[in-house]
Amino acid sequence: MVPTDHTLTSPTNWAGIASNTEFWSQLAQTLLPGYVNTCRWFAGKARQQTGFAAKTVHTIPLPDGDVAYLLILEATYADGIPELYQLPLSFIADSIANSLPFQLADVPDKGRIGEVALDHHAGVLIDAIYDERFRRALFTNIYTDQVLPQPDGQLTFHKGKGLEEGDNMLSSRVLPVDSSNSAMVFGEKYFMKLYRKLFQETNPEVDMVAFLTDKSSFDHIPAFGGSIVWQHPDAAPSDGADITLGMVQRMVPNDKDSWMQTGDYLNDFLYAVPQRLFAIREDVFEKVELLGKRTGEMHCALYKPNADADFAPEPITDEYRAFMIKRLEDLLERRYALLIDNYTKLDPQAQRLAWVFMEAKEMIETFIDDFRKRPLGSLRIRIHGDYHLGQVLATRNDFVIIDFEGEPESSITERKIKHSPLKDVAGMIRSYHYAVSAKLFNSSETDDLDPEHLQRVSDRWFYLIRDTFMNAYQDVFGTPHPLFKNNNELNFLLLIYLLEKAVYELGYEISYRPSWVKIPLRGIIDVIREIEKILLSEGEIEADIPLLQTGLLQAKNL
Ligand SMILES: Nc1ncnc2c1ncn2[C@@H]1O[C@H](COP(=O)(O)OP(=O)(O)O)[C@@H](O)[C@H]1O
Ligand SMILES: O=P(O)(O)O[C@H]1O[C@H](CO)[C@@H](O[C@H]2O[C@H](CO)[C@@H](O)[C@H](O)[C@H]2O)[C@H](O)[C@H]1O
Repeated sequence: MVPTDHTLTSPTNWAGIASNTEFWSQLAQTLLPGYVNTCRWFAGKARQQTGFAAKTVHTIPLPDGDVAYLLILEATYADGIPELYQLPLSFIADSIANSLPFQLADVPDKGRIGEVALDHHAGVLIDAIYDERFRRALFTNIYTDQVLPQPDGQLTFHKGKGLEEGDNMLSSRVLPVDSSNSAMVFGEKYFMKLYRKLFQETNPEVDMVAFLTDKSSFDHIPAFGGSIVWQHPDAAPSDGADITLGMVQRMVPNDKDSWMQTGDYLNDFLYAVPQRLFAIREDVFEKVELLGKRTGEMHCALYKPNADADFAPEPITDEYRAFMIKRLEDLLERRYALLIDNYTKLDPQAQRLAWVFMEAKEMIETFIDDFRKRPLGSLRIRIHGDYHLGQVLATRNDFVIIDFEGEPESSITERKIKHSPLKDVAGMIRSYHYAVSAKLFNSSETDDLDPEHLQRVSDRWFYLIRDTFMNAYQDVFGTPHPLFKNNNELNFLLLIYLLEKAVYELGYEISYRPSWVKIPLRGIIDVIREIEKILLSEGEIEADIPLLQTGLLQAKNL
């Protein structure tokens, strides 16, 4: 089998190709590297790749007798551990293209992998999510609790409580969102997520959604409809042998997510700014309060003193402090290096903000060091982990929280670590800061306004909204509560997580949206100002530690 420029060929037909290792090896070396690097879900684009290999191939029979395959693809890198990705494949031979229940022409370019000729049949290899037969097969297998034995273990399809009787023949479509995973919709009633990057364990999202559905009455998440799991033959149960490949939830009818909804509210605010009006409608506060309340309720539902070890609350131990300090130090080191490498690409304003951040290095270190020794009696629980406005769907009068998978950069072990729920709170507070900053600083309506004035207006909106969210959140718990020992601890922990999040975001923006770098930089500086206040009030700053150059900030219109 010799691949030509455009076509990968094999004498084996599609139905028998699963065991043709040479075909998979050729595919992984020829068509896939180029294709995978165009996919939004592939997280290795910025790393130095050393190759791809077909790790295993699972067979999924299709309703018409044809088959699709779930290819488990390994990506290796010059540095760091390899990653596993899931790539579902369908072969559409030219001869069958007209008899399919979908139009090949409707498969978008991002779903077309390349031309293949198998057993003298020419055709195209596509990502099987665009093949209606494959979507139906997945859904039916879940609906009927199928187990499909495979040469490398078995695929177990599990039907969850959220699937209703009589819903086994629903039409389906691919949801046109470009994100880290793939989403499909069935009968506009169920949402199926196919995970792309795989972990050698149950995906934290399935853990979290199953816990909230089964062990709590919190119903502001979509009900759990089932999962697809690859069970390895050779791993001991303690190795976490189950690899989650997909999950079904109830589809939430929604107009938009809360990021878009907040953006709409901010439009009214933005249009008033040039007229020197400070205008926030009452219903904006009501929405923010409601989100604070739902967030508090989610954390109450996750706080179960009698839960088993995976979910039981834990104290802030020395081990946890060491983990967080290392994470913060690593993040800071990597971000300072990124800023230095990219400094000349930043615009002058971003460069000045970057300087302020760099000059505050010592103060930040003093603050982090405080985390090592400060007595802390608050508890930690499993949390959402990547909580921001884009993770909250806005229904007509309420909110539904989605995407419990954790931060894309973190390892699976890190994603399951228990934190103070204030880490989620910090995520949402940062998100409000993002929303107002993006709106005010990236809109033509404010082009002629004095940046200093704009910053003051933006800060005012942010502080009001932040406090509204926080008050509603804290009201859910009442005080004292084991999750928050007292207000001092709450403020301290919140600042730690705000710092962590803003520093994380700085890296995210440099890599993905360089023109937004100023937003997390402003966020970091905002946090540094708060840190400075705490350190000053506690006499922690000594004369030789430079204070934040707030004068510099004023003078340079940041
Ligand atoms: N249960 C659901 N009902 C309706 N839409 C959903 C549901 N879950 C997710 N979505 C939509 O799909 C998008 C991607 O989902 P998300 O869980 O954030 O995936 P990813 O893990 O790829 O980031 C969301 O932004 C939202 O628009
Ligand atoms: O893809 P995910 O949703 O898991 O999260 C990643 O992408 C987010 C951007 O889509 C990023 O969020 C940052 O930008 C948001 C606005 O687009 C803002 O609301 C968030 O506060 C901000 O963190 C997120 O950090 C990243 O992990």
